[in-house]
Amino acid sequence: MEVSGPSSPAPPHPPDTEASGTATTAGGGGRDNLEAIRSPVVGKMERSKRGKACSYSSAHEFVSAVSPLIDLEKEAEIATSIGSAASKSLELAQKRGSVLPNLKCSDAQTGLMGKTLLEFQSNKGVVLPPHKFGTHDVVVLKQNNADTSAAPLGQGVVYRLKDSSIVVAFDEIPEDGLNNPLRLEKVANEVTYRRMKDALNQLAMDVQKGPALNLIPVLFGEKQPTFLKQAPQFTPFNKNLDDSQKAAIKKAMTSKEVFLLHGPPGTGKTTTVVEIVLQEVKRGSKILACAASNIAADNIVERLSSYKIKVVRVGHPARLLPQILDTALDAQVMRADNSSLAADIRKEMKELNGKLLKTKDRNAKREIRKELRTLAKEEKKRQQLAVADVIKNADVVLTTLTGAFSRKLDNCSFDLVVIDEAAQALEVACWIALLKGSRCILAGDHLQLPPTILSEEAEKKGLGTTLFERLSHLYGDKITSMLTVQYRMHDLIMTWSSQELYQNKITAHPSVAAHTLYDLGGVNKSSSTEPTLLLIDTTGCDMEEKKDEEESTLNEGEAEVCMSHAKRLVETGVSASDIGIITPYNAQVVYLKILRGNEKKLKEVEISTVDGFQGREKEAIIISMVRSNSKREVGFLSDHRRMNVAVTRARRQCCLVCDVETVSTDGFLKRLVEYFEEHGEYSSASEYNEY
Ligand SMILES: Nc1ncnc2c1ncn2[C@@H]1O[C@H](COP(=O)(O)OP(=O)(O)OP(=O)(O)O)[C@@H](O)[C@H]1O
Repeated sequence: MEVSGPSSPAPPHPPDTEASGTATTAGGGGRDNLEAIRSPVVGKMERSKRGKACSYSSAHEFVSAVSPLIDLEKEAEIATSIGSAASKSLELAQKRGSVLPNLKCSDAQTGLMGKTLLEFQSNKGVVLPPHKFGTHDVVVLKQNNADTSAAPLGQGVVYRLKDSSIVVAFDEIPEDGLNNPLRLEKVANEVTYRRMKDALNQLAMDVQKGPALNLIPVLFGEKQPTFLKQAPQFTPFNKNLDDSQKAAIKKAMTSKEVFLLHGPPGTGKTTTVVEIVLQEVKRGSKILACAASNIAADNIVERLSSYKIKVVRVGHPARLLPQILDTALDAQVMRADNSSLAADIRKEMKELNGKLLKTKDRNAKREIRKELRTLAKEEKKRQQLAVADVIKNADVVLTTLTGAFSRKLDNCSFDLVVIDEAAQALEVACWIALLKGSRCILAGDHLQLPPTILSEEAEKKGLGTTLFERLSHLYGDKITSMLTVQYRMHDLIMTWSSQELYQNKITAHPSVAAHTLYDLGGVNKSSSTEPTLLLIDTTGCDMEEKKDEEESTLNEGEAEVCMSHAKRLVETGVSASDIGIITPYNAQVVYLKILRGNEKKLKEVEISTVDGFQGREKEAIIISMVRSNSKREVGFLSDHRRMNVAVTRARRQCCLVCDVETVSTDGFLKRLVEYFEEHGEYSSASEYNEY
């Protein structure tokens, strides 16, 4: 297979977390979204110990331990959706944000390979009421006055979200009722759970057969991983790769069953994954490449698109980025020969149906029906052949982990399964893909945030332990390579994370090691833009935390200080879209967004939970830590991974806003604050009271 293309890495992917533009919270719903966007109300357990705690000695032991935990998790998700007994009252569901009431259908279009895109706006005002809908959520459409048990007019997938409108992609256009007031309800995505259960059943049966026959015992420690005696030589497509990336690629290509690519923040994990895929295609491997989220799968598709390899993206078109739709399975199937034959057959069937309506003669009717049945069978066969041809001819099939369970991939096997974001995916979700291959490469960082688990009980019993973490404890360096050069952060921002979590092994690439905010075009050097690290202490400033209705914590005074610093940055020339304000608490996100609404200049400042910002970066990051109380409680701030993600989102400046006295009761946070004090600028929040 010949692979060719440019040698420099593609630019990173455009953000999608904030693209939803929801009026209130940062996260979307549904397991699919949860894999990428977490709610911070979970994760109380000391996660770094989980990998050790959860070891399984066989596939059977894993299946019997995890199967009931999937049920618990499903129940927990259903409990948060409209269909549950707990939220039968519409009023409560609205309060929780899982219903958007009183909408009008403002636009209807066809697109996305035959889907109908309906746009809804509020009948009551220009902005949608507060809600927790996210792009890719599964929703149902109902008459506004229908009761909760009423049958929906249709079911679809959220395609686009703005403050003022929501666009939903439906397979079939609802026949009538669109002129009346309507409401949308978010529903639990039960399909995902069914797919995970199916994967477990298959894993239990597959021990004796299937493409993963030799892989399974290695992943459960029953057989040792093996390697090629001689490392293959390769010429990189990407001429900029650093030594740690090249070493990782070599080790990956030497592995015969499993390899872990450990990519700390900004170290080019996806860049390395893309090079591994290209080298493996060149070697003749057929690859299934998956990620926990749609956006990460699309990111790989985009980066592969400039090389001459055959890529097909399997997934619902409403969940794919517009720029990669051309690689979508549905789009490629539509262009296939068998598809045009199927279309001819459908045309013929339409004509026959017309004849059937007009014919009175019973014998003639019988004949037409017989012919229609034959044609229907042929049409289905042609469609299936078209799908099978596209998949058979592809070098790389890309999908999300749960998407790997698509019927369209039934009976397909692959030489290699690559899973990006593996440390953010449930192990059981990984198995959906792994069962289709004989070898696997997992890329991730178990020192950043793991997948969200809604059920506390399932979390305690180990559902959140990722395969990446488990294998990392099982085999360690034997199967792992860590990337050690980072391309995002100023050296001072990186060093805290490297010391605390990566045994001081990370170095900053010279292109970023000393970069500052005032190096950016149009930015002036000032007391706001000069420091790389900035600690704003709210101690003694009368900025106590409080709880909102949903028991999430917020700190209004601290939020004002954050906005005030953002404003100073913008006034010194920093572009608002280069600034991110992140916080562990949902209620603080909501409050910060309200404040942003009052400041035109700050409209483009991105505000999100830390969890929702994983995988993203900004030139300047402001972290609002929120906790400030006389009991000195820090809650889940002390999760090392959450603070690791928070700090390492910043490229040129990281500003920590907190009550130093409260957070210093935790040893880890105390060291963080001391690091900022020692290497950065310290100011009191009282200096920011102009807001
Ligand atoms: N060898 C390299 N030389 C120059 N730039 C690089 C190199 N490797 C990666 N980069 C750049 O570093 C940035 C991060 O790369 P990439 O998106 O692959 O990292 P990642 O580890 O997947 O990121 P994240 O921390 O979000 O998981 C990108 O802008 C990429 O172009």
